[in-house]
Amino acid sequence: MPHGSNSAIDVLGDNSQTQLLTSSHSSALPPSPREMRAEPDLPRIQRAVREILSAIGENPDREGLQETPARVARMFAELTAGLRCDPARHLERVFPEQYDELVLVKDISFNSMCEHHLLPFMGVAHIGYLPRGKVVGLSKLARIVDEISHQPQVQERMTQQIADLMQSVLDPKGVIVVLEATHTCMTIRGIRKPGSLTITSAVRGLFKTNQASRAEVMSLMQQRRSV
Ligand SMILES: Nc1nc2c(ncn2[C@@H]2O[C@H](COP(=O)(O)OP(=O)(O)OP(=O)(O)O)[C@@H](O)[C@H]2O)c(=O)[nH]1
Ligand SMILES: [Zn+2]
Repeated sequence: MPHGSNSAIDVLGDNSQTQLLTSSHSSALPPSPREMRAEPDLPRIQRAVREILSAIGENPDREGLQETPARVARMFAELTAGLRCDPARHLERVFPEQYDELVLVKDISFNSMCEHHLLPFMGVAHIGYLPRGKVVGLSKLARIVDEISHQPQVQERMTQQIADLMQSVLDPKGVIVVLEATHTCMTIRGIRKPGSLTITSAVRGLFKTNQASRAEVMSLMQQRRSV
């Protein structure tokens, strides 16, 4: 997977609330969005959850907890469903259009799971692209965000995966993806900083070289909605 030199920026210009991320992760390659996975092993998850309940000193057989392992197994299957999909399929149906100006879909809500703690992080995605002779249905941008978010993730990788998928399948002149998210592993545990906001961006194609176009899109992304 191409890991371009994306920059992460404080789009809102509010450093007091923004954790600035400055480089992409350097760990082993992440799962490709196109890679398909086997169905989750629900009984195995149930056994593991039962084990955790016992390990924290709970009684997994008490009435309130009896169905918990099965519920948690179903929950993990749902929250990791993106591992078993190919989001590229959503970008295959295109409409030929001689529109080569900006398309920007803002405030696409998402929830994901931080791969370090398996806790949720949630926020909004903004996706802007410059079409090259064809456009894609607007809802498809939200569909790819949903699938890419529904797997153990880090925000930086998620941002890049959305941008790389758009660039490789749709072949637009340029793509910008910005994610704004709250990480519950930073708000409800550990350092406990409610209100902190993490912003990441990935820029591809023309937006990489054309600073004026990039600045224009970033400014549109920051504008509060009027409808
Ligand atoms: N870069 C990045 N870090 C993340 C993301 N989600 C969670 N983290 C961080 O992952 C780090 C894991 O750090 P570790 O020191 O291994 O784990 P830890 O002891 O639980 O860390 P603390 O959260 O500081 O208590 C933490 O700093 C989290 O804030 C993400 O999407 N991107
Ligand atoms: Zn975490």
